[in-house]
Amino acid sequence: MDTVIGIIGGSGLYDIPGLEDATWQTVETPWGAPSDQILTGRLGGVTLAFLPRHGRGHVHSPTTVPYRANIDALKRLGVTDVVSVSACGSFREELAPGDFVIVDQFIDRTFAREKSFFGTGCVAHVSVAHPTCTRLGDAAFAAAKAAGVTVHRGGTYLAMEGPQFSSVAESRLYKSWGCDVIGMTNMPEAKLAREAELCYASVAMITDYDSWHPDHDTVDISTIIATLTGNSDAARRLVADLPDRLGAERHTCPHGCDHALDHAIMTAPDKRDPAVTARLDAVAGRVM
Ligand SMILES: CSC[C@H]1O[C@H](OP(=O)(O)O)[C@H](O)[C@@H]1O
Ligand SMILES: Nc1ncnc2[nH]cnc12
Repeated sequence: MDTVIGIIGGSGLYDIPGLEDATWQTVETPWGAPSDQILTGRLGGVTLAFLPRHGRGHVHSPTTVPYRANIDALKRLGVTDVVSVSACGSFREELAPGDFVIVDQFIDRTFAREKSFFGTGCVAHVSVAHPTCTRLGDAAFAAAKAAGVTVHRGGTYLAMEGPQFSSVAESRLYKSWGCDVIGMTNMPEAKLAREAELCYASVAMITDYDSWHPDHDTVDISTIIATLTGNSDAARRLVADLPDRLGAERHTCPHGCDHALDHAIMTAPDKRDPAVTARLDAVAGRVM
C-alpha cells in the first residue's frame, strides 16, 4: 500500500507551492462539499493532498467548516495520514509565539458541530483515548526540527466553539486545567479522522498568549496575523520534509489507527439502515 499524505491547512496556510503535477480537484461526498477543492500532487516521491480548512479566501468559520465532508473526501482520495496545521493560542510561558507544538491530547468544548459519521441506523463507538497517532506525530516533530523551528513534543489542545476569543476568566480556567494550547478547529476533526481510520497528527503554530498573561495584550486578530505571516514559510518547510520521514510505502499503523473500527460498530448487520451504510462507503467500507 502507498502512503498518501493529507494536509489540512489552517489559518494562514491556503496552498502548498512546489507540488509536481499539481491539480485542484473537486471531490463530492455524501456529507456535502468539502471546504474547497483539494490540491493533489507529488512531493518527494509521495502523493500529497492539501485541503485549506477554511477554504481559499477563508470563507468557513470554525463552526461551519464541513468537518465530515473534509475527512470523507481525504479518505476517498486514498489519504492514509492526515497532518493538521493550526494557529493556536498558548497557555504556557515557554510555548512562545512563533513556536510549534505537536499536540497529542484534546479537551473538546465545541458544541455546535456534527461530531460523528455514525448514528441512528448504524451506531459505532471508537476509542479516542489517544486521539493522535504517535508515529505520525514523531514524523511531524522531526520535520519541524528540520524546518528550523522551535518545536515542543506533546501538548493538550482546548477546542473552543468560537468564533469569539475567550474571556480572561475562561482563559485562566483553561490554563488551570493544564491545557497547553487553544484553538477552534481540531475537534471534531481528530475524532472524525479516527472514525475514518486515518492516522492524525496536529501541528499547533503558536500565535499569541490568549488572554491570561499579565505581561501581554489579550489576543486579537492583528497579532495572530502578524505571527502567522512569519510562520507560514516554516509550516511549508515542515510539510516538504514529511514525505522523507514517512516513506512511499505504507505499513500498518503500529498504534492501530487504521483498524479503529475493528470492534466499534454496535448495530447488528440486519438492523443497519441501508441509506446510512451507503453514506459510510469511504469511511467504513473496510468493515461493512
Ligand atoms: C485566525 S485566528 C482564529 C482561527 O485560527 C485558527 O484556525 P485553524 O485551526 O484553522 O488554524 C483557530 O482555530 C480559529 O479558527
Ligand atoms: N487565542 C486563541 N484562541 C482560539 N483560537 C486561536 N487561534 C489562534 N489563537 C487563538
